[in-house]
Amino acid sequence: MASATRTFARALRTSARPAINAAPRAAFRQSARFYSAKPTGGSSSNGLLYGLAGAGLLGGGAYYLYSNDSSVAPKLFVPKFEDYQKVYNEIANRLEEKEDYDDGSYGPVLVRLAWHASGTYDKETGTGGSNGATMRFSPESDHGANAGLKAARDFLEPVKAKFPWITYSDLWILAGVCAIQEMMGPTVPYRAGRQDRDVAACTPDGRLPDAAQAQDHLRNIFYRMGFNDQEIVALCGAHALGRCHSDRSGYSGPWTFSPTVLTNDYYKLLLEEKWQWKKWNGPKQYEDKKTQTLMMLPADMAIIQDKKFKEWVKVYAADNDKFFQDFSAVVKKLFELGVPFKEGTETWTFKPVNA
Ligand code: HEM
Repeated sequence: MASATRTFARALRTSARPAINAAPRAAFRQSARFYSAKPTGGSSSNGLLYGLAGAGLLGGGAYYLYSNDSSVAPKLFVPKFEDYQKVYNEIANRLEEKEDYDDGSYGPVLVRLAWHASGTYDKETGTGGSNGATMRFSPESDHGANAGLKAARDFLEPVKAKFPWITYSDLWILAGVCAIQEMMGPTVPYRAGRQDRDVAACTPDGRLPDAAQAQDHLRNIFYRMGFNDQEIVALCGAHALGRCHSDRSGYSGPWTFSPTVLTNDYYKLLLEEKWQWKKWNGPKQYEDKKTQTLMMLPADMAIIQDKKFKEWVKVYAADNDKFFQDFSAVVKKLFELGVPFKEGTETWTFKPVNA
C-alpha cells in the first residue's frame, strides 16, 4: 500500500525499534533459550517424495517418504527442530519479499489467521482450537469473523507445497509465531504435533469475539477458552499490529502508527489519546481526536472502560518488557488450545531471520 507508510514501518524495523528493544529482546531470547531443543541430526529428502497418507496413521509428526523408484522401500521421516526452522525461514523470507501488501507486510494477517484458528476453542467440550485447521473448509471459512483470511491462507500455500510434510494446523501456527517474531515481537515458544481434521470438525459460527460488544462479551468469549482478565488484556495488545478493512470486517484503519512492528503502543494510545466516535457510514468505531487516522473498536475501548481490565492496560502501557513476556506466554497458550500433544513433545524457539 502507501509506500510512505511502508518506508516508515521499515525505518522503524531497522533503526529506532531495535535500539529501544535490543537489550530486553536479547535478554528475553537468552532466557527463552532455556526452552529450546538442540537441533538433532539431519533430514534429507534424497529425491524422495513425502507420503502424506502415513501422517494420520502414524500421528505426532511422522511421515513416510516414497521414492519415485518403486523398488525403493518407503522411508520413515520424522521432522526435527531444524526442519521446522527451515519452514520458519521460508515464511520469514516470503514476508520480506511480499511487501507489496497492506502496510508493507503479510505479518498482521498471519497473526490473525493463527488466532482465529485457535480462538474457536471451547474448554467445556474440548472442541475447536488450533488442532485441525478446519478454516480450510466452508462453512468455517465463510464465517463473518474470518473474512479476509483467505489472503493469509493463500500466502502460505507455496510454503505448504515446498514442505508437504507439515500439517496445515502446524503451519498456520508456525506462521503466527514467525510473524510475531519477524515484526520485532518477543520469542514465542512452539510445539509441533497438530493434526489436520476434516470438515466435520468445523466449529459453529459465533465463537470468536464480536467487535461491537464490550467487557461482558469479552469475558464470556475468552473465559470459554480458559483465559483470565490479565490474559485477555495481554492478548488484545496484538492490535498494535495490522488494520481493519472495510471490505472484511466493515471497520476501517489501523490502531497504531507502526502496524508492522509489535510494541505496547496500543495500550499507550488507549490511555493517552482522546477517542471520539468516528462520523461515517460504517459500523460504530472510535477515532483519535488529534489525527483522526487511528481507530479503536468498541471492544478495544471496553478494556479501558472496565476497571479490572484497565489496571492491566496501565501495566502494559508502562512496561514494554512486561508486555512482551506476558504476550509471549499467553500467545503460546492460545496457539496450543485443544492440541493433544504427545507426552514429551519438545518446546522449540526459532531463530528470527530478518528481525
Ligand atoms: C478482543 C477481541 C477481539 C476483537 C473483537 C477483534 C476484532 C478484530 C477486527 C474487527 C479486526 C479487523 C479485521 C479486518 O477488517 O481485516 C481485527 C484485526 C486483527 N486482529 Fe483482532 N480482535 C480481537 C482479538 C484479537 C486477538 C486476541 C488477536 C491476536 C492475539 C488479534 C489480532 C488481530 C490482528 C493482528 C489484526 C490485523 C489483521 C490485518 O491487518 O489484516 N485480535 N481484529
